[in-house]
Amino acid sequence: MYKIFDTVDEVSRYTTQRLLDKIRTQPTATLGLATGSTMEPVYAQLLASLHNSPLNVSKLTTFNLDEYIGLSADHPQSYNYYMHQHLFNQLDIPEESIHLPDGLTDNIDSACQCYSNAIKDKGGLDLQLLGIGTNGHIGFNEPLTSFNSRTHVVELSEQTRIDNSRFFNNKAEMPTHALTMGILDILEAKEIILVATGKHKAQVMAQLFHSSIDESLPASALKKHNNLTIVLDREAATLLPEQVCKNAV
Ligand SMILES: O=P(O)(O)OC[C@H]1O[C@](O)(CO)[C@@H](O)[C@@H]1O
Repeated sequence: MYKIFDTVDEVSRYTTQRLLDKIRTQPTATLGLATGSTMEPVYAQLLASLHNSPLNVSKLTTFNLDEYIGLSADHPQSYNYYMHQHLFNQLDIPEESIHLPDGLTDNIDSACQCYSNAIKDKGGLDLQLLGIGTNGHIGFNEPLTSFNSRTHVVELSEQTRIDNSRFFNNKAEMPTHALTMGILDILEAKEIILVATGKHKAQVMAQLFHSSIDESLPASALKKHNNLTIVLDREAATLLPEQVCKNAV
């Protein structure tokens, strides 16, 4: 299902509403969370809504999608730091219920296995929030990642390094590798919300719409899912067929 809104603000309000509905109806839910600039207004809106109408979030569990290898949790560009800055520092979720891959682990294989197993032990993800890379990555699952993948190490693609180097002083400072939840971990979520905003996402959203289910476009795996909502602003939806846009308001 597509939901298309005029502005980023409306996208964030809708996405927040979905998150609040989940928390309200299932206070012990396990949430899969994403980072990136797309999620910043979503988390800001979520905090504002919870400030105005508090809900008990203390029984939630969260798993983040990914983390750069080599960055410590207190590195300003680590996703651990991002999540605490944009969300967790202002939410009453116990630290032990918050999970992110550890970018400094010295036993990567076992850390990856433990991460996917920890998600399974919680009964799977009740709701997974996703952004999308301009190359179609979800989490950091780059093109040609197996759709059967569990949490694993990835070498970041040239496109992702170009896209995300804006967060670093220069491209050389940006890590070359990351840990990411696998595509199968994501697909096992009971509900998935993919959010994309801005003109720079229009091309990949059109590709996703027209693509068959193919590992060259990681996000196309989502077409196998039976509870997927794609939430876009007008700019990200520019290249979609008019009929899709008409039906998505
Ligand atoms: O929202 P952005 O910054 O465009 O990033 C898109 C996606 O790619 C990532 O950078 C990698 O997972 C995510 O943080 C994000 O969901």
